[in-house]
Amino acid sequence: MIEVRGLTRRYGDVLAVDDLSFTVEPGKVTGFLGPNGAGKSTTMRVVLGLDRPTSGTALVNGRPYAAFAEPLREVGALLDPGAAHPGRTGRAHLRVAARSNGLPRRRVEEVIERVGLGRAARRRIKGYSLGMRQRLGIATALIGDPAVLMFDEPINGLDLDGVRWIRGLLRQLADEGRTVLISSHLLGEMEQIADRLVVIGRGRLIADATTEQILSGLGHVQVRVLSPEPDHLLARLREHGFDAQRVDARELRVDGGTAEEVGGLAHALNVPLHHLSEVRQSLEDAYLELTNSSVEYHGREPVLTTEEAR
Ligand SMILES: Nc1ncnc2c1ncn2[C@@H]1O[C@H](COP(=O)(O)OP(=O)(O)OP(=O)(O)O)[C@@H](O)[C@H]1O
Repeated sequence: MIEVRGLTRRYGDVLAVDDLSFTVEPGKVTGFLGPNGAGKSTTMRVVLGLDRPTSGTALVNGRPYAAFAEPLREVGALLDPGAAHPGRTGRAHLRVAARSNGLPRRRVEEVIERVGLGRAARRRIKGYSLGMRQRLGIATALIGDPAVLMFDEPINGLDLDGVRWIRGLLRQLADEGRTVLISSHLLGEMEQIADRLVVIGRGRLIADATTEQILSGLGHVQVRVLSPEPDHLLARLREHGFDAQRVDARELRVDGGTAEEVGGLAHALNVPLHHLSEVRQSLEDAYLELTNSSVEYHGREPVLTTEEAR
């Protein structure tokens, strides 16, 4: 389990993380979602003891990271896949990690097998593709068989096969009862992988709930209407309290109503319609709107909280 409580990290004038609290539970894949610069990496670095909080705490299995004598047995992390020594082979890199954490050598072969590094383990890391580097980084994270895993943008730059592979692996790791936290700035990626989402913007919590709850709460329905008399219809819709906008010569978009209501009004007014449908705002657009306007949430309760989600 990972528990972040009232975490704040300031760099000079930049408030990278602002009074952030959330819990990552075992047995699930939790997506840590937010646009670039939202504070995800900073939060992960603090959890891993690589950065110090200005205030607040971050605990792994109830203890600060610094309290672990052999941390790779407690928490495995992929932060920067480029961090491995380029002149070493993948296997040598894993042997160093195993030795420095008092782990048996057989773990090296087990994780090479698990991440499908195969024959590439014999090659020098400088010749690795990004996908291979990601696999090696994940193998390093898994070497101590830790109960907690944190991967920063693990999907970045992977091809479709790589994405499918990561998705399957994360699911297995969660099914084994591990705590799995993965960060991303793309909702579309997380939608298919994460059971829960912790969404942040400008260092603050925006939402913390199941992926399903967040997706169903995002993106509102609009009514699309085409009519040869758009101005007349627009004026009447507004008179009846609908939030209607003209989109082009014949098209209107209406918020705050159903197709049935808009169609009924047009019929009562005798305004001809050439098209009538309900369209949902794209989730990615809704997510961007939510996170970009997150400054508006300062000082307020997050949209969804863990309590509501339960
Ligand atoms: N060492 C540092 N010194 C100064 N500012 C920093 C430092 N690290 C992060 N920041 C700033 O803190 C804010 C949060 O950055 P962070 O990297 O945590 O965001 P992120 O959500 O991980 O973004 P990305 O998806 O781009 O990695 C940004 O404004 C960033 O410029």
